[in-house]
Amino acid sequence: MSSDNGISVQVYYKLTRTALFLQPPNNTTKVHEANHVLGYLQKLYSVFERINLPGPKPKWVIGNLKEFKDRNPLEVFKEFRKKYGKIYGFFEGFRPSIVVNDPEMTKEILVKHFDKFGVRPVYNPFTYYPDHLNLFTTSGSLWKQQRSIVATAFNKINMEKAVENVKVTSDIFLAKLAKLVEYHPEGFNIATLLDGFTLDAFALSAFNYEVNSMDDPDAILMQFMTETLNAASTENKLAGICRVYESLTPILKIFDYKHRRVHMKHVEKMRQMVQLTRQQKNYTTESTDNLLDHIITRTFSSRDEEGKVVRRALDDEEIIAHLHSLIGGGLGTLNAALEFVVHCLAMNQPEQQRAYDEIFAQCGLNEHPTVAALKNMEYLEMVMNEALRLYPCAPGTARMCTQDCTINGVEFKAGMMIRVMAFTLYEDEEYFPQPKKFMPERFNTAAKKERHPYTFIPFGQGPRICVGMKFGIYLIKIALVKILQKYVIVPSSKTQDPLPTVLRPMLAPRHGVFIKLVPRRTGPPVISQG
Ligand code: HEM
Repeated sequence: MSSDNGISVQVYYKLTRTALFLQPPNNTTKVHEANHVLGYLQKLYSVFERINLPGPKPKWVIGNLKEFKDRNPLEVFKEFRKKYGKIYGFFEGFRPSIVVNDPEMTKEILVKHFDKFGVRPVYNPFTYYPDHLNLFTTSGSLWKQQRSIVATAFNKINMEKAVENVKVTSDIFLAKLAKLVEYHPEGFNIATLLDGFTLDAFALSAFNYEVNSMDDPDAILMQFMTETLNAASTENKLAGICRVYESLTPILKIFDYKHRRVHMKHVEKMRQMVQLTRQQKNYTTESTDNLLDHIITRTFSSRDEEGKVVRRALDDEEIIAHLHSLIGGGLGTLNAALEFVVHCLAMNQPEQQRAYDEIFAQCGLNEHPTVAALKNMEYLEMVMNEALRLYPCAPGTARMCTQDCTINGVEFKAGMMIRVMAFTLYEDEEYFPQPKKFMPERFNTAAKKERHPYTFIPFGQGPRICVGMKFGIYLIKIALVKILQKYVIVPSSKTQDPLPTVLRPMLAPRHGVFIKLVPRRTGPPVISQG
């Protein structure tokens, strides 16, 4: 992992510690140590000049952090894109990062050269047991084994049953919605209810985990979601410092006590759930339906203490780690995506009418959708994609470079972080003309064929693409079907457009989603043109 520019992962990690006086000098004299550090810093901060990449001039130790001070990071990246082009370099403290705003290079990084870019950097520095086993952040053979178990479980899941299981949660959701409409006919913030619905529906259909956060806002999983998103938010200054100066994490973690406490409670709750499921279910006679069943019963090859290859199932702690990472993947993404779609539908009535026509054709005004019906709702998916283009809940993804290489003329050095800034492509006239306009037609088959496939990657791409994508899309569609079967979504006097957003680090509505719901009159829908 070394590089001739002296910026291997270990080197700049050590450098961070030395420069922050966290590592006492060993045998060297102080003068020698100081010269050594100065030499490193000089080399480090001139790396982009040496490899001929444009970018903002960094300051020693802080890099380009000043440019981000009190700013929305996405706005800064947009400005950088305009100034420095599609591929440029900048510094996050001591860490050199290459930013990619180019579909072809995105493909090279995420897919073709996965062997050199298979590691995802830490996105939330405040981690606790069993976060070290989180699919999101593991790498190498551990990640490969985990990914295979989870991906297989997703493929084997009885989707019909999972979708059917959402019915109970949907009925509670609709009852709550009806009350909100009755008490607030002029409009309300729907975000809290959507947070609760996505959480409850996801946990119940995937793991048979009854959360009931729509009835109990203090449910542990809801508390866990709130605290995790706050801890990972780009507005959390302590987390921000730790992301840039990793060596400070053990000290600053002390202040993350609220998140830590809820995290522990959440892990304990999952432990109880796994143990109870094992006790209650006889896997030799009963069918394996949901994700948890498949994860519990899956066997794989592994080495025992004597080094012999044996086939074994996961133990309880490994299962908890899997549930934990899957829950982590769905939290903050599912609800934010759904909330963005609801806002876009409120602001775009003709498109909403067309989505409703499609829903009515597939499952009328009352039926719970089947998997086949959800699959057939192609326009609804186009609407979802267009909402995620305008409000990308995952604005990009990131990888660490683990091996020096040159790709399409750009030199990548081991230890550099690569930030794939997909969202800048979403507002690029070259790929999406009139980018500010809501036009689901951009995602019909013909239009998609004309674009580079890596111009729109809301779920990432390559071997580390979102493992819950299909499941997530179904859940979002079900929620939209339920709302549109009963109501027309319109803006309320409090609706703000564009919707103010916040990065946690996924993009989410900052103050919720204010809308008004008008009950639909029963009867056939107005058939829209076009
Ligand atoms: C609309 C909802 C969702 C969005 C927009 C979304 C987006 C993403 C993105 C952008 C990534 C990173 C991909 C990459 O780096 O190339 C990712 C990874 C991941 N997502 Fe999702 N996600 C969603 C829902 C879910 C759900 C429901 C689950 C769990 C059931 C989930 C579990 C995961 C996991 C475990 C990873 C890490 C995969 C790996 O590194 O192997 N996501 N997701």
